[in-house]
Amino acid sequence: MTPPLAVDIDGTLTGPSRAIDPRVMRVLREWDDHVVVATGKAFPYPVALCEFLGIPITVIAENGGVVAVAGEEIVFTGDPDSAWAVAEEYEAAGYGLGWEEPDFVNRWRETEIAVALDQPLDPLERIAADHGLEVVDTGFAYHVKTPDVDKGKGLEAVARTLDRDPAEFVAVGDSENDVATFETAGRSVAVANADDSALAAADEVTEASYADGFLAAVDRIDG
Ligand SMILES: O=C(O)COP(=O)(O)O
Ligand SMILES: [Mg+2]
Repeated sequence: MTPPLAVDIDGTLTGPSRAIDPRVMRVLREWDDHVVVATGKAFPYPVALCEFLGIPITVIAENGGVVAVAGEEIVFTGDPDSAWAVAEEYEAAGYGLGWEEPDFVNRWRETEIAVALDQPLDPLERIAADHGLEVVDTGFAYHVKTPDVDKGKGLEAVARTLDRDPAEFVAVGDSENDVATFETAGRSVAVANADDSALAAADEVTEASYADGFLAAVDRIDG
């Protein structure tokens, strides 16, 4: 029987450049149970992915800050005011968020902010801590977020809404921000390019990387 799936985007459905591998589209479209897109990306991105796939909108965005299941109230957690205060203080200290203008990485964020990996981490962590926030490194960006918000709590909220047990889900991901999903889902698979924390938290690791790893994971899960 096919289990419900919780899947990360960057590094899992994509290659290193963040372009989605077209082969994953069909897999997600044809999945026989719920597909939860669980990402650190800003809210509109996973919504658009579901929309263009033609699957129900079931998303955990912004590392758990936003949870949306079509037809239900959208849940916003996290502390956007503090996140933006961190951004302002970081910029006032002479640093930048590191994205080209217009900044489509943060423009539609509701609950946290993301900083480019080529920006200095130490002052960002220091300023975030002063505001009671933490920095998570996804391998694609530093995310300044509320510590008790994560994709795992997002998965609990989605499962509750769908009247399913989180333990029924299989999670596939690649980085630190997927560890909470891995701990919440009943089964977890990291793709080979995953960072050390995701590799350590996963029940299984694929030999292949990026979308090849996701396709291999799906073969194991659904095969
Ligand atoms: O864009 C990021 O920083 C991370 O996104 P992901 O959670 O889908 O990998
Ligand atoms: Mg990822």
